[in-house]
This record gives sequence, C-alpha cells and structure tokens, in this order.
Amino acid sequence: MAFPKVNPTQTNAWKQLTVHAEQTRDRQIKDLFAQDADRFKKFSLTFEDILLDYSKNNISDQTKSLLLQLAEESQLKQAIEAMFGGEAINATEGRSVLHTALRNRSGKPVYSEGKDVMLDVNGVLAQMEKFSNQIISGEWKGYTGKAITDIVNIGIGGSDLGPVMVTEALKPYWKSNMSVHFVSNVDGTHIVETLKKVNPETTLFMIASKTFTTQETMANAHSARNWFLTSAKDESLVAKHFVALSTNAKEVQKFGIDTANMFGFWDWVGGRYSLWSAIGLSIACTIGFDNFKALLEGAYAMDQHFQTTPFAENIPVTLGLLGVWYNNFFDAQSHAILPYDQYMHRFAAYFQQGDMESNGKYVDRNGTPVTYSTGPVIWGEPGTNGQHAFYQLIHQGTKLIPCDFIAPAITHNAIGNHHTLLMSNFFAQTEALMKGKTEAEVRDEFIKAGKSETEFAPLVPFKVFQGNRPTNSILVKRITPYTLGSLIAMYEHKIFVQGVIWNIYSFDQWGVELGKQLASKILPELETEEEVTSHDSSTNGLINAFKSMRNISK
Ligand SMILES: O=P(O)(O)OC[C@H]1O[C@](O)(CO)[C@@H](O)[C@@H]1O
Repeated sequence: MAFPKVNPTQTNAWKQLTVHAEQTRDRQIKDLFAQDADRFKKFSLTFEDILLDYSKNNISDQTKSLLLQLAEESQLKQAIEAMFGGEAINATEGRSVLHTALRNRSGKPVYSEGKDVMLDVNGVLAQMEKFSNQIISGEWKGYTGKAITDIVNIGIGGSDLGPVMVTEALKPYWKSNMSVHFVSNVDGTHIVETLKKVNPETTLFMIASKTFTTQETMANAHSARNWFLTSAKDESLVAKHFVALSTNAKEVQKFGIDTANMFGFWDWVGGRYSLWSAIGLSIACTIGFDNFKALLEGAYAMDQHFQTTPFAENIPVTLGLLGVWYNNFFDAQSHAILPYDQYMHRFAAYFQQGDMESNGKYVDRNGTPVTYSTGPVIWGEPGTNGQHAFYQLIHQGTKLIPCDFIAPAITHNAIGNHHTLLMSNFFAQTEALMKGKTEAEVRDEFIKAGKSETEFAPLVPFKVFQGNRPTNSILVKRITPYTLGSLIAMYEHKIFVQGVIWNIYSFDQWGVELGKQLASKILPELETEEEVTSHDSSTNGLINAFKSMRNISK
C-alpha cells in the first residue's frame, strides 16, 4: 500500500519548527560549541569509511528532535519501505522505483509490483561483465581486427552525467589501454570535436538512452554512425562498433543495432538513477567490472544503512532533514556541494540533475500547488577553485547557502605537500564560515599590525565576517569505487527523504517536456526561409533575425 500523503505544514512538527526557528534564528553556532564540549561527538555520524560531521549547523538537541518528529509524521519509514518494496511510488508514470535493486547484493529477491526483478538484473550484469572483460582484454575486435582503445558514450541527462561523473571520479582505476569520451550536447561541436580524437577502427560507440527517442542522443548517434560508415563502408560492421544501452528494443532495432548488442534495463529505473544499470557499461569498460561491482557494493551498503538505521543515526535522513531546516525555515534557496577532490569535479553537476529534476516540483502528490518551498538550486565546484570564485558570496553575501564539504583523507596523487595544503583549506573554510570574524577581532588585527585608528577605521566594516554559515563536512578515507558508490547512494536517499517530506513526486520529470514540445514545433519553421508569424513577437523576431543572420548571401 502506498504511503500516506502528508501535507508537511499540517504536521505538529512543522508548526513547532516554525516557532523554534523564530526563537533560534539568531543563535550563534560558535556559541553552541562553547556551551557543549561534546558537540562534535553528538552531531557526527560514521558509516564505514565515511564520517559526517554536521555539528557546524544551527541546530540543538531540540532542533534535531523536532526534525526527527517531522520525518516520523511524514511517514518516512513507510515511504522507504514502499520504495524498497517495489511499490509504484512513481505514481504519475505508474512505475516502481527500484534503482536499489540494481545494486542489491544480498542474493534475496526484489519485487516490482509482485515480480522478482533480480533474475533480469543479474542477467544484464553478467552480460556487462562478459562484454567489459572482452573489451578490456582486447578480445573484442574492431572491423580491421584491432582491439578497442576508445569508448564514446552518446547520451544525455541521466544517460551521460552519471557515467561522466563516475569515470572522472575513478580515473585512478582506469585500465591503461582504455579511454572514454562522452558526447551529450546536440551542438555539433560536441560530436565533431570528439570524433577528431578517435579512430573508427578502434572505437566503440555506446548509444545510451532509456527511451532511445531522445532527440539529442539520436542526432549524435546518427552522425557517429555516418562517420563510422565513411571509413568502414559496410553496414554489417556497425555490429562490432555500436552497442545500445536502453529499455526500448524496438527503437534500438530501428536504429540498426542488433539486439544481441543491446544491454537492457527497465522502466522502474529512473534516468537520473541509472548509472547502476546498463547505462554504467562505459564505467565497467573503463575501470573494469570488479571495480564496477565494488561501486554497486558501496551503494548497497548505504542502502542497507538507510533502510535499517534509526533516523537519529541515519546519514541520508540527517542530511535530508538539515536541508529541509534551511530550505523551509531559513529561506535558503540553494545548496552547494563542494568536493575537495579534483577527480570529483562533476559530482555537483551530477546531483544538479539528481536533485533538481527530482525535487523541482511545485505540485504536491494530491495535484495541488504547494504553499512551501521545495527543491533547492544545487551547485558547486571542487575546492579550492570555488574559493577563488564564489566563496566571497558564501562568506559575506546576503544569502544563506548551506554547503557540503567533501574530502578524502588519502589522496591518489601524493605529490609534495599538495594534499595537506588542500586539506588545510577544507578545514579552514568550514571553521571560517561558522566562526566569522568580529569587529573587535578585525580592529585587534589592525592594531597588532601597527596601523592607526584613523587608517583602519574606514576599513573595519568590510573586513567583518558575520559567520554562522552552516556546513556539513563529509570526510572519507579515500575515494574508491566502493566509497564513491556509498556517497552517491547517500545523496540519492537524501533527495528521496526531502521529496517525501515535501509530499512531491520525486521520480517523474514532466517539467522538461514543454520545451521539448515547442522545439519540435519550431524545428520545421527553421528549415524554410519563410517569415515566421505564429509566435509572440519576441519569439517571431528572434527566429526571423536568426534566419536572416544565417543567410550569408544577404
Ligand atoms: O535516457 P534518455 O531516455 O535518452 O533520457 C535522457 C534524459 O532526458 C530526461 O528524460 C529529461 O531531461 C532525463 O530524465 C533523462 O535522464
């Protein structure tokens, strides 16, 4: 049975949190530390090699217990059971949500609306294992008998961002004879620039698309096929160089890929949750199947933690509730993800889709517009680059931006003292954001530097930091396939927790449809030279200006 639809604002916890937020708005996090020597111990959690320190937040025991009460009143427990139990919780698409089944390493069945899906899941994993071994060992040959050296994954959104993020994050695990490239944008530049780097004799194209109808992906796939055939000349050779990762066998066949070269998945895998499925084939062929399996295992371990750990010690639940606290009671509009690990440079971009496509909804599960704020804007860049770009606003701007700082204790590249330098910044930033710098401290600094009152007085206000900016620190031992799997699953479940509390459907994405519909209406209009009059004056004006600009003879 589906979990109940609870309007969060009608819960007792929400009402109490509203009052509590008013009373604690000006509370200083640094004072909370001064009052409690055990604060770090109290507000940090460990899971295997992951430490979450959430003590640098504007929370007390009372805040935590009210947030936990909100989770209870929102029926989060039932919602978690409904998801893992394969209920059709993606109601607007009539589907269950079972990316967790893709990494179920328990050997136990998982049911999607009554049917065990594990036979199919394990079947595709076996197919991926065999294939990735053939590619990496060089046993799979291209049309001139040479081994594959380059993989080009053609996909967009969830069929691109996950594989890009994971292959980048796990670069130290790449097999030495293999390179991977990603083409997503329909802008011809993306495919053209990629094709310049590869050789048709040694390149394998993975056409990654759940639906196999996505305009961008199909356009890129056709261009890649034409480019390949210019060299190979013979259509039958496509089989050696093109595979499909999809749920849609009919469209795969229509494109000309033999279904023997198709790696399937199912409609209960959301695009933005699909890197664990056949969509992860580019990952498996780059880091090897053993490492891909470790990624799944790390995610499975986090799934277990999420499913079985009491909410008070549950990492995704804690992160989700903290996000709700700032989003709904402090008007925070965005949330920054800041990995202090260069390899994780696409992590924030990955969760931009993961979070914003999931929780960017203004209609609740009853079909009624919500009266409260839902998903935040997710953004971020790796430290320390972000420090020299946008941290100014986080430290001294007018907006509250809760941040997650993520860093490994052990680097994959121990060169000089780089990692110690990096980590000193990691620790300093969260301390600075929390403590700030008072006027008295600023004045004291000037005085110690020998400056006179008349010299420094005008500068004082600019050098004050209010502090009290909340952060989570996520410290991991090392970024391994296993730990990365756990971290990704951690954020996936955080998103789920928030979607449940906001009473929205986190697993559909109707908001991307309107633009697609209008683009397909405009496309034929761009293919003629006729003046366009069917739109508003701005759109007409722009289209007509474009037509005249592109016409070089005019
Ligand atoms: O895998 P497909 O079907 O090509 O879809 C790609 C992406 O398009 C979307 O449907 C909408 O942007 C995403 O949810 C999805 O990840």
